[in-house]
Amino acid sequence: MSGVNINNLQNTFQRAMNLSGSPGAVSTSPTQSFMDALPRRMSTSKHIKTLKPFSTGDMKILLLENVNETAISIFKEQGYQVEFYKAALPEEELIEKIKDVHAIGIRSKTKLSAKILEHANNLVVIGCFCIGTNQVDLTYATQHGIAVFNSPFSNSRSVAELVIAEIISLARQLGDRSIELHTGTWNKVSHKCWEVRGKTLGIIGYGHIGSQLSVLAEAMGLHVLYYDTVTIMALGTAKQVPTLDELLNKSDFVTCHVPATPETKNMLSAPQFAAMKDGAYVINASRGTVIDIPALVAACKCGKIAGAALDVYPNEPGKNGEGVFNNELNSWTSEFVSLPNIILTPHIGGSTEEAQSSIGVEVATSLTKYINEGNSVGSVNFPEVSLRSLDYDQENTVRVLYIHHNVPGVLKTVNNILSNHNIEKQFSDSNGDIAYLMADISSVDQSDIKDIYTQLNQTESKISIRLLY
Ligand SMILES: NC(=O)C1=CN([C@@H]2O[C@H](COP(=O)(O)OP(=O)(O)OC[C@H]3O[C@@H](n4cnc5c(N)ncnc54)[C@H](O)[C@@H]3O)[C@@H](O)[C@H]2O)C=CC1
Ligand SMILES: O=C(O)C(=O)COP(=O)(O)O
Repeated sequence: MSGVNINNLQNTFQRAMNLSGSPGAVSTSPTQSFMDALPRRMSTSKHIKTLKPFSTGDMKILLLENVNETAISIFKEQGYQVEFYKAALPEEELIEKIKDVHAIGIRSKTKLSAKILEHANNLVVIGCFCIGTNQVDLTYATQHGIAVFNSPFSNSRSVAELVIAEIISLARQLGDRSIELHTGTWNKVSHKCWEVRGKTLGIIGYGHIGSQLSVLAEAMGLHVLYYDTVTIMALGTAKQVPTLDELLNKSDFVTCHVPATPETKNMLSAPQFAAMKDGAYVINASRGTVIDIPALVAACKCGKIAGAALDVYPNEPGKNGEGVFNNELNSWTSEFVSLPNIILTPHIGGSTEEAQSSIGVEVATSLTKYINEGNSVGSVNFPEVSLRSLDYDQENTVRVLYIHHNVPGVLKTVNNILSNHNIEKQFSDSNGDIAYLMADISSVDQSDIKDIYTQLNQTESKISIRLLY
């Protein structure tokens, strides 16, 4: 065995930008046989030698929730088979559709629970064309060797700008004035309408969105306080406060920018509303679970809270249209909409042309690089592993992608299997219970490939294997 090079972390972050390299792919879930996993058609790509029988044309991608056209064109350029839907699919239909796809692209509505994912026989990768990944059972995906990617900040600016609009709209009761005039009532008032200059904005969660909002808010003359579970450098003259209560006591506007987690569920409920200043405003463009909406309704009804803007809800519909917002599931709706100064938007925080097109490019690029090269840099659940692009023009070279349980002795076992060939380069990294090994081997005959696969498939620690060539 020669040329073994287990790279360290630093020198693996080079990301080959050439997306046109189109390797064939063999993939299996742990229950599939090698032959089951073989795509059937001969390759037509100029990047694949005729002895290489697989084609990117065999890759099937299911795109839901109106994923941006930039993504569709990247996938089509690769020759993948793309099935596209504007809305989320009902559970039964999703279970049917997910059975034979290799990749799926979703946004915030599609729940990829274990119940759904257990039907995904060929799934290699999930693309969340959004920031949040709470809709995916990440534990199940990881344990089954399915990589998950998202777009960590392509829509942050759009959300921050929406919140700025809401701060002013609430302070000036814009929603109510507009509705009144739409229905023929002229109501010119200044009572309890305020400038935002000099007021205090309390940001819960000072991540990508919260910190971007902080900068915009300060530019309008707001003072910014923020609360976060980790210590984060303040931008501008914003100040981190040590407790949520302190933020609530001191803020005129309170806005939530935390992920949906067990800890953030009902983070703002009756005691937190009680702790706020009289006449404060509440904004939530994070996730519907973060605010206890019935408690918010009660706080608005008694005048403690002077107005609220919600973009997200515990039960959101999977498609657009009249009557799809299920009032039975959202029992608070009728009471809430009759209150003054309540702005309700249909989860549009990240819905701008700019955000959607850049998310489309970013996530589609990540998926393509993972499918074609095994590059997992940026994955939310996988160790980040990459090697420089495989030279598909070089005869008899195979890239081995081996996802396995993170237990001792795996490298030795795998390298024993690969040792009859020349290991050109190799990289391995782990993340909790799983690890990912990538190796380029040369001097591999077509007849060796099945043998390598069979041997790797018999290793105890294997979760899933792909051979690219
Ligand atoms: N309305 C919309 O269309 C959109 C909504 N979102 C939601 O906004 C959320 C935040 O997005 P980013 O700012 O990009 O996330 P991020 O991960 O950059 O920041 C989240 C911040 O919340 C903090 N945090 C987590 N748990 C906390 C807790 N219990 N208490 C206090 N702080 C806590 C984290 O330390 C982190 O600093 C996303 O998870 C997503 O659910 C994101 C994009 C669009
Ligand atoms: O990016 C996020 O997490 C969002 O909430 C945006 O979701 P969407 O893509 O609009 O379904």
